[in-house]
Amino acid sequence: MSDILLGVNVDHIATLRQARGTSYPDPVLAAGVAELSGADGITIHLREDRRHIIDRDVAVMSQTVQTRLNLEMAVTDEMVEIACQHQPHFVCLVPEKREELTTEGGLDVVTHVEKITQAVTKLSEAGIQVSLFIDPDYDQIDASIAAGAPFIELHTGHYADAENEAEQQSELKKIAAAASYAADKGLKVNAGHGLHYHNVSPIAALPEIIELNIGHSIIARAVMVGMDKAVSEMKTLMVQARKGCA
Ligand SMILES: CC(=O)[C@@H](O)[C@H](O)COP(=O)(O)O
Ligand SMILES: NCC(=O)COP(=O)(O)O
Repeated sequence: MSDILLGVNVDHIATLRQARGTSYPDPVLAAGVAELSGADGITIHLREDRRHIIDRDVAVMSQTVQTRLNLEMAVTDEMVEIACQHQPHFVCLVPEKREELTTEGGLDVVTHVEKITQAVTKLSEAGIQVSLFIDPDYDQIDASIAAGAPFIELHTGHYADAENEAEQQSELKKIAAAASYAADKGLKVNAGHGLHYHNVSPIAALPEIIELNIGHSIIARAVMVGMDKAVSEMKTLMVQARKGCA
């Protein structure tokens, strides 16, 4: 069975920095510590409103990240140009609304397949591997294939936000079925959003999942125990789950 990879999202290091407009804490430094602590990749979300990650962070991390840099961004000409300029290893196209507190759902690839295909084509031609952040939905998976994306990232937010065990199990079954359906069709499958130390194991145990992108819960734990411990504990949980030890 293949290893499960951890992409650490350092957006909320930048949230703390932007709260006061200081130069610290620096997400660049946090990314380095995360990589030294077992992260297999670094994820940053350059939002249109720059509420946390800013253009400087993308420029610097495109030079300093030693594993793989995954740039999350909306499907806009501005963001496509920024990605082509800085050449991250991956781009993950995500839906974005200025008024949202955090990402609320997956990209509607079915409705916007032409626009998304254009972005996937331009990014791929620039040598960037593209992932589409989608809900665990067969139509969205088929549309992602039509758009030419080699990767998808299944949105685990509804699983994470489930109000009871029955709802969480239902959402887990949707994710498991979607991961299997997508992998059978040749897509590479990642997952993320809202995962934490008490809900990550069932997702990490899904054999088709290549990488989990996790941010908020790791940064929140890092505030208490340090970035190195927060990252290594999450990675250990994921590896144990994948091996069936959880
Ligand atoms: C797409 C996704 O689920 C996250 O990676 C995204 O970064 C969430 O947005 P915030 O980091 O602004 O909460
Ligand atoms: N794409 C998911 C991600 O990068 C991190 O999401 P979260 O763990 O901060 O909810």
